[in-house]
Amino acid sequence: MSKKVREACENHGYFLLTCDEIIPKGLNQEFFKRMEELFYLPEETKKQHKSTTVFSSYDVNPLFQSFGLDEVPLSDIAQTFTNLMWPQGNPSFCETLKSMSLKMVKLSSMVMKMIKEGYDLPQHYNSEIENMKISSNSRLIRYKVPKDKNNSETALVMHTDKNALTIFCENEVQGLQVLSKTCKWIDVKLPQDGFVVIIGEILKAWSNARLHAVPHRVVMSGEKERYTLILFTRPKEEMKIVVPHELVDEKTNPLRYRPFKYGDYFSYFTSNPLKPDALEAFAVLLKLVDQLKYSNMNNNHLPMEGSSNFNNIVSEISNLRVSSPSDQLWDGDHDEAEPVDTVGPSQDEKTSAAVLWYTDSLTQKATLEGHSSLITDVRFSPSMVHLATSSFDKTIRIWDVENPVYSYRIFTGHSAAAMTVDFHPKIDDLVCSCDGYGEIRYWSINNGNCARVFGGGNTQFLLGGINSLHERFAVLIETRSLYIFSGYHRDSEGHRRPVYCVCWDPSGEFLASVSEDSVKSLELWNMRENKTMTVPAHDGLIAALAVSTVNGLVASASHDNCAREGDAEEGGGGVATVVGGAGERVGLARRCWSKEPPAVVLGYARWGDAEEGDGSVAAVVGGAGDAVVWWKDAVAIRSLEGCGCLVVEGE
Ligand SMILES: O=C(O)CCC(=O)C(=O)O
Ligand SMILES: [Fe+2]
Repeated sequence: MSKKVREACENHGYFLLTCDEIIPKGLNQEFFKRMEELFYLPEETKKQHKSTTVFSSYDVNPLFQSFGLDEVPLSDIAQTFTNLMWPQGNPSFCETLKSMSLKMVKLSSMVMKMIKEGYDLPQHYNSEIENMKISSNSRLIRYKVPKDKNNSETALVMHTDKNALTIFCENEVQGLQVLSKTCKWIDVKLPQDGFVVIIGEILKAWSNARLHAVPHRVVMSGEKERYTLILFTRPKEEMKIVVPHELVDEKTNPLRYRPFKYGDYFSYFTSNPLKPDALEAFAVLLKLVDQLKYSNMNNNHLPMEGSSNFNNIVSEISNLRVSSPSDQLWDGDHDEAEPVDTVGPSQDEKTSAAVLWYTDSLTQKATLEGHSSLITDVRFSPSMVHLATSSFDKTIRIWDVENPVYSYRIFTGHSAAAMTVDFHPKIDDLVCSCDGYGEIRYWSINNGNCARVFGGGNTQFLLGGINSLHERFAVLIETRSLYIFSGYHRDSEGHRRPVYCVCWDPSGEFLASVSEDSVKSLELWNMRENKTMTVPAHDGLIAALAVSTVNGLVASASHDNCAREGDAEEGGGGVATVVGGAGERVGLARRCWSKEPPAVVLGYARWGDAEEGDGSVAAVVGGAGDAVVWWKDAVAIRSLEGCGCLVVEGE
């Protein structure tokens, strides 16, 4: 049986379960009757259930409402909650909620043990397995009937669960869909009195990605409301998730997740909406941190003080103030530019800054301060008059290159971290940006507003091999005007990997991309013929790409410490230039091209075009915010310390 559970969790990431011994027949449906009573209470009563902790309040969405409750099985929360909802009392609600939760905890214990047994792991892992599910969050959800009864409606968008193991049941109305490894949506039909068990990202990480955290969503159709009771089991925040060495194999399954604290991952995904692949992005950060530690041992100039605390290290890497969602500066409801930001950050407030440099003297011209979190991208406008920055703080800021003391436009409206920004290649007024949910916004600088919104739930099928189903990260392309999107590669087994970097050739006909598993090769898409080819280029993981507007060459930077240039027109065949030494680190992409030479591309590992157009200058921002500038055949001429993001301007 344990082997079967393991197989199901590895191959599908979920399975169905009935267990009359633990949950007697009829108890689920009994509970859903009580749950209906709860949701039919007046809104003002339900709204009283609020909390400062995430996932622990009454939430109202257009297509569903939900209650989040922490630690129901272990505490008197069920009683306190019942008293709040029904001051006159409702013992049967309270009892069924508590007993259902306890039984679901029991079921998840059983499943976790079976998973451990399925891997034949020694006894001493028992307590670790137990600790991974020691805490819980219960969610009670009511999904509305779709407006148009003849059409189905996605009520809960695709996601993976961020906890260890999820277990839930539904009333008789079906709605759950899981994404198979072959990229098909499958309707999950729960048996009566049955449960569905879903692998969360913590178990995926613990198992070194042997267990599959299956993407899933809820699609509503028909004329009946759907109710679900969900138990998310998870570790305590301080628990360290360490892959058992038995599950690591240097050849077939090398270590993918370095040890991390669950609490660090929890704050990462709640403050950084790189969903649905937060875990993979987090794993990259963990690697980066390790590399920094390693470099620090060998190299004194990195600004590290031997800290082993993850948050400290991340702060140092990205030069950012770690802030909770509530103390950030934007108002996510606005679609408009805010008034000019005349008040700079206070002295003790360490913000993320972009630095404007003179390339000849490598002295700083100005520091662009204002974002309250990590800057993800920076660009010059085509006429070089403006700069745009995007940030994890969800805003886009526009700066005047001549007078960049403060940003004169702050665009708010993204509901997730703004990942990248770009100007229209011909129109200075038009800026577009893309956020962690794949939503693209166009902004007019003159009008100070958001001109158009795309994506964030839309699906567009483009470029053959790229998926049509991945709703939030579908590739969205506006030919000729927009070079921004986030996407996924699909490997031969149909997995998807987040794309680190894409770049276009200046004609807009070729697009090169590298993803998390672009080891040695990059993908080149021929837009006109809708064809893709894999171009071998490196000996290691490719970290970044950039295109030169001057000569049309695409440059790639890799962990093999080389940057190379290939000719897009010829299918990337010939490597024109090889620059050594760059590209040791990978991180969040940051890039900036100035229109005229000297053009510079930035990132943790990026290579750029050329002073005087001869293809010989690259600048690389180190993981700790240092920039190393490579000049003429990779001679490092200067290290620029302490910049969170860097912009080089031609003089
Ligand atoms: O209600 C459901 O069927 C699924 C809910 C879910 O996936 C979640 O809340 O994470
Ligand atoms: Fe879920």
